[in-house]
Amino acid sequence: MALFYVARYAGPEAAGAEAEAEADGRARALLERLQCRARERQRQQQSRPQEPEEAAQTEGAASRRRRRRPRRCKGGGAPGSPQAPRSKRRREAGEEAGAESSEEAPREGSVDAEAAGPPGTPGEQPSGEARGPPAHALLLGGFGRSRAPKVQPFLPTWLAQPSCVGRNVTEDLVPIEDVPEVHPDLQRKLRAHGISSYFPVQAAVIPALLESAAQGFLVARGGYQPRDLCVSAPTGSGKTLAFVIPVVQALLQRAVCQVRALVVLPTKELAQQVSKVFNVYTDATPLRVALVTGQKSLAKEQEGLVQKTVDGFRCLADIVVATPGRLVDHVDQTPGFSLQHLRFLVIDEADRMIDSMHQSWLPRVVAAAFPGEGAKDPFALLQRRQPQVVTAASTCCPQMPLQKLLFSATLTQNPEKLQQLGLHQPWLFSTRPARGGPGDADEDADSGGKYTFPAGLSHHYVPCRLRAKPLVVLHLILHLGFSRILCFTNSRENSHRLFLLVQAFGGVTVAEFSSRYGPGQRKGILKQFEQGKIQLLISTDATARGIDVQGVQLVVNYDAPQYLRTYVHRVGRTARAGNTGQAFTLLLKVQERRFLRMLTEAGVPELERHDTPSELLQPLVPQYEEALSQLERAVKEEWRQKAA
Ligand SMILES: Nc1ncnc2c1ncn2[C@@H]1O[C@H](COP(=O)(O)OP(=O)(O)OP(=O)(O)O)[C@@H](O)[C@H]1O
Repeated sequence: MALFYVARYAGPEAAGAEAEAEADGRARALLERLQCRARERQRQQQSRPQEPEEAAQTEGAASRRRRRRPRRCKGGGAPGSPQAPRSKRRREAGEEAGAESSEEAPREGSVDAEAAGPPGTPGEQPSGEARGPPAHALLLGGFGRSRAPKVQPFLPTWLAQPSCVGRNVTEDLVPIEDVPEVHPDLQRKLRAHGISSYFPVQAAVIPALLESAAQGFLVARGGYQPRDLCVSAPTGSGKTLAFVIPVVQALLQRAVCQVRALVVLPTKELAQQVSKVFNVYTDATPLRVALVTGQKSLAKEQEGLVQKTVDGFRCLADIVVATPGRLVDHVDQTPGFSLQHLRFLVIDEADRMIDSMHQSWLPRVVAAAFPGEGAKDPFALLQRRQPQVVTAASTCCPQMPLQKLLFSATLTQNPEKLQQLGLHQPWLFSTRPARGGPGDADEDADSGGKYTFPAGLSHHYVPCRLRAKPLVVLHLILHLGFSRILCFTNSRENSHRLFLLVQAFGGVTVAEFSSRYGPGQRKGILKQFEQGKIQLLISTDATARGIDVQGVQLVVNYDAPQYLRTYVHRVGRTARAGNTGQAFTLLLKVQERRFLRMLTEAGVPELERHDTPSELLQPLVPQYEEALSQLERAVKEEWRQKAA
């Protein structure tokens, strides 16, 4: 029963419309099942006269139940209480289930009436009779059809009031020379790669990180551990360089090669991309970068990480870029692979990495970084301890901290999720403005939405029927005439079929990207797309996050994304680094309302409707029908080969 509404912050992700609809549907199904069962039982009892013995047994069981059950309400009459007549209890069972959905109107005799009922003796009133509230009773109401109030997140101050970062990468630029903390060699490298100014997120994060690493590999003066950093900035806003530059600079002063920076990313392709950036900025320095993703055999990767010597092992990598699964393999199986000198743990695409926490890769990494803490000699010269309260004793020995750095375009605001990372005095940099403080009344109104999008990105949607989707995509591609287009579907099967169809239609150089292909093939496909040899890449969400291909002008969502975060990352493959780009989403009639609401909540500034009248599609139809029959033949042939 919904006498009390327990407000619990389930996180911004859970507040989505899909969660609402799902919960509603589940509650309805449950209610129907309960009502059906109750009717069935009633029918059985009516048709079967009770034997006196059986009746006594039932009564005995009922009285036992009564004795066991704690008395909930003085005077009885509470819904579901043993004192209430049996038929009434059955009715209430259904009502309670209905009330779970909290947005349903109370039915007759439901919680409103029960709550208003007089605290009289049980069974005083016939079950079907309506009871009016006595004049002295306090009537608890407001459980009508009104929606449950939106639970406002109660955020810790560091989440509610972040350090603000400019969101426009074309306007809030900071010239390289205005950040003198960056090493001159690195400044030269930046210029050599065409970078003359820092993007806002870089201008904010680089100095902060360099300052926290100013004491070398030991903790800052006074024994204070550096704060962990969380960075939330739009796609394509240069988050990679925001950690690459300070990490490389901090490690430049190292004397002995040890794994001091570990970057963890969700996919092989992303890890490869980030290791490339590290290679650029560590080039001509003694620092070594190792890529650990499972693309090579374990033994081959081990050769790049450690070398056996006469007196043990020698580390061969200062910076390790890894996917979580393979990283754990090396922690477990590579002799001599040590994280005891780890200074920086970078978690890129942090919200996605939090989702993969069930693999418990983080506790394994932390355990490897702080081995045998309890058994350590308290007077050892250099200590490694997890952050703790600063005392005179804890500051007497130099400490080597482990600083966590989180980056994402859709960093979660859910403190429960972030808690899993064990952050130490976290410091958030965000393009979302600070809120009025914990419990701010109008969360989305002042910030414009959940996420920020690149300024140069324009959003469109195309209403269409299911059958017409491929034709509409072909029309868009041919009509808009862009030379680099990324098209997303929701499954690899859809990607494959659309690829075969577009290929059969002709006129476009097309490729597909999904788990149908091995890592080597996928790498080749991305390279061709980057080189402009492929005009249209049809992909699953494997390329939705982080992938940085220059010059993508158009993103098409052939299948509408189910989640807001997916949309943010997919469309973020265009309009990167201050460029412009367009995103088109094909929507079926049934998807329109929910999708538009989702984007409004997301803070999409303007969403343009783009109609494709049949006169525009008509000229493509003969060629399209020919392509369809070719697709049919190709699919049959594939089935035949699979069956053979
Ligand atoms: N200061 C800069 N000036 C010009 N270009 C830059 C600058 N910083 C980064 N870039 C370029 O911007 C592009 C996007 O950068 P990056 O991949 O780091 O974005 P991101 O914020 O990590 O995006 P995502 O959230 O999608 O992963 C890259 O091609 C990068 O080379």
